[in-house]
Amino acid sequence: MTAAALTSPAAAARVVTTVRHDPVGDLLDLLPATGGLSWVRRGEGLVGWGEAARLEVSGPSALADAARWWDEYAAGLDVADELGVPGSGPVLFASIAFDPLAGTSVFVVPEMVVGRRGGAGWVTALGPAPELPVPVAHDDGPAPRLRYADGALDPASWCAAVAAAVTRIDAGELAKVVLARDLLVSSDVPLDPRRMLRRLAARFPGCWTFAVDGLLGATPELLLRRTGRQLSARVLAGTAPRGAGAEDDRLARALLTSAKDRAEHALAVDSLVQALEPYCDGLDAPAEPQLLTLANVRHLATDVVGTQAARGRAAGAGLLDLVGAVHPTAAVCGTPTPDAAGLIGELEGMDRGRYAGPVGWLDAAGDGEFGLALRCAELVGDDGARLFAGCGIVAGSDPAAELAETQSKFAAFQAALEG
Ligand SMILES: C=C(O[C@H]1C=CC=C(C(=O)O)[C@@H]1O)C(=O)O
Repeated sequence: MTAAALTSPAAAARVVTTVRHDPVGDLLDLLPATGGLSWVRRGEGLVGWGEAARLEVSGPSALADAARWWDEYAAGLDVADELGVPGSGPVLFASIAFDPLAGTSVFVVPEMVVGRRGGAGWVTALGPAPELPVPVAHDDGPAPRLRYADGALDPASWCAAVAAAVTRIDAGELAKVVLARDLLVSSDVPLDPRRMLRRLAARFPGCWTFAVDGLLGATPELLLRRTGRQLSARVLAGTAPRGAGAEDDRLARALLTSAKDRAEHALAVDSLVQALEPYCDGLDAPAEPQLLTLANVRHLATDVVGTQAARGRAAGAGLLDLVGAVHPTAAVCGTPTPDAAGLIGELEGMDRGRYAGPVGWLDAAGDGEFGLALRCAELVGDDGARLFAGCGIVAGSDPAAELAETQSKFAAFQAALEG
């Protein structure tokens, strides 16, 4: 059953105006203390705040319902947009549950959006004459004192779950499953989302720093971008820790030549390609993965590009349809998908919520970007958070090494929390 709760603005507020603003300054510095929305990479992207409209939805038709709701909402707007680029005009921010059937996905139309693309800045707001907001002065103050606690499974139980998954893989039940764990944190002072976002963006400039309805993170993985008929994705799977000096180079070479990591990676690429191909006139996935180097870990990465079909039913698919078709890839679920999803439910012992779900934005023209909500935390009240990290498990996976990988991945958000 689909449960939808939505709010819409009064009809009188339905004028939306985008005006050019150069320079717009640092996007993250514009965010208010709470309720900020973000999709920023290398200083470009979108930030927003205020809620002109909101949809919360779950069930088998959650994404179709959200697409229809956005189309109808956007069609009712009177838009003046002097830029006409992806992300200008009205925008919808979205954070979709890992399992959209069972979990709640959240869609927010902000009252105010500031964007930058190719160096050009703009402001979009409800009403006729948006003004560039004044950057919020920030004084980070002392680092919060944090206490960590195990989430659903303690480390030993999680390692036992990984070992059980390897046994099932060895028995031929499935080829890959992604198992995640959560870590709970509480702070002696209220956590400041803006501080965390600024720190994530500074440490992970090549990642997409996102915030939607209390889910914050910096993800290196682009599930799907749509610009006109051009589609692109960055698939990640296969991870190695960073080391110092020559050891770092050795770890990088070992990752690139690891049969286990390459097999894990290939399953993730195949899952995206197989799901996207029916919607494309052409799709290109290089045979060889690249290395993506982040401050805390290194990944095998493949950039996939395609052109959406110009004719037939596939031509009419919107970005949310495409996101629904490709999610969950084997980067966050496994292969075959139904078996992996079943095993996740059996072994993980937790509700993923919106972790590992699609997160991003779309505009009224149907362009947009969705990442996978990784390296992230869900804020709990004003002084708590739930951090998430997961690993692809394949034949030959070692539970202790996978546990260490989750620790390296947690470190991304921990560095943003700590002083
Ligand atoms: C599921 C996560 O990472 C995925 C993305 C990149 C590399 C992965 C890996 O090597 O296991 C995972 O598939 C996570 O960070 O929580």
